[in-house]
Amino acid sequence: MTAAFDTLDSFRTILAAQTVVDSDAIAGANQRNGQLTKPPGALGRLEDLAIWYAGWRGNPKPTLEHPQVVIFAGNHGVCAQGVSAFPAEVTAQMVANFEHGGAAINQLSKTFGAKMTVYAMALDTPTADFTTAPAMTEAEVVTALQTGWNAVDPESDLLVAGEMGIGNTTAAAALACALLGGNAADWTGRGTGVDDAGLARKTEAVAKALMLHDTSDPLEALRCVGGRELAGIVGAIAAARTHRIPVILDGFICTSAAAVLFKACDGALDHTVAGHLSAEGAHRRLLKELGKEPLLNFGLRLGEGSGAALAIGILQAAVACHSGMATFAEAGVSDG
Ligand SMILES: O=C(O)c1ccc[n+]([C@@H]2O[C@H](COP(=O)([O-])O)[C@@H](O)[C@H]2O)c1
Ligand SMILES: Cc1cc2nc[nH]c2cc1C
Repeated sequence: MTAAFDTLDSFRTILAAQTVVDSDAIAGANQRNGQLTKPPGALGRLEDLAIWYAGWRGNPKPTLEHPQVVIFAGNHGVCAQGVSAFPAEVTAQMVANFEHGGAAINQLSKTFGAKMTVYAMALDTPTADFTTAPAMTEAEVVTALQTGWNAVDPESDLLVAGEMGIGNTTAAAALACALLGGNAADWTGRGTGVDDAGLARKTEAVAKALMLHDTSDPLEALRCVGGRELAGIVGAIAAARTHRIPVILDGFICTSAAAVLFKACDGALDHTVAGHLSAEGAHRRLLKELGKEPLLNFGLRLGEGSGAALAIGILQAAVACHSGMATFAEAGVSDG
């Protein structure tokens, strides 16, 4: 669906008019859950997940058959500061790998029956180095938000928004720090595996960015210290909300992007769950700030939507049990 905004202000207007959860579907799903052939609460968090999913789909007995994975890729001017263990050309090389089916996310998408699409976002034009200038102009960040918005298939019934971008853990750390406070060291980690000197350069770059830019407005923070792929994720999560498509969040970079919406509008992440806890140090703190309990903790720190894609299976299982199980009456089982 074509994005109905062309400025940050018109995007703010859309966010303010966000779709709300269907309370009738929640009530119906709760009632059904209480009748299924199991002791009350015996499916634990799977029950909460299924009821949450039913509420956002607007259906007390939903199906989950069309998951979608979208990967946004961007390059970062801040790489000039020596903040990554890998060279910037890896971003484009990995996009080619995604397109040829060779990355982890291709295998995970296939495993869970998800349609996967990749968006290379102006890879030959990295964002500006945000230690000296805003990462993006308003036109650039709006274009990236629109790409994210338009990437969401209204016919899908679950969204995973992943990213690829050498240097983007520095952008994500700066964004998290701008949105949620604390100091640069609280949010800066080793990303793809920088050594101690690299970590010091990263922390310095984040601290410098926060001194330079006015990041008091969340979307301005995204423009000044974010990146195109982070903005793509913001646009996609917002679009999913309008189509009643639940979202599984991925790791540190995805969650940092999601935090823009969290700060921009009350309840803007209510249609999302945290797929996993990344091994990137500050992810735990970030999820805590957003009030999200991760579904999995597998030590992943890959990005590209991988942790969220792995959690598709959990949600599929939750919905299958909720909508497929017999009730006590249907199965002729005596209830307690
Ligand atoms: O998802 C995560 O939590 C995560 C943690 C560390 C690294 N990554 C991935 O690694 C890349 C960024 O790392 P870096 O060191 O270049 O900033 C980027 O492509 C991310 O997808 C992803
Ligand atoms: C090889 C490689 C693959 C990735 N996938 C997501 N981020 C990545 C970073 C690197 C370096």
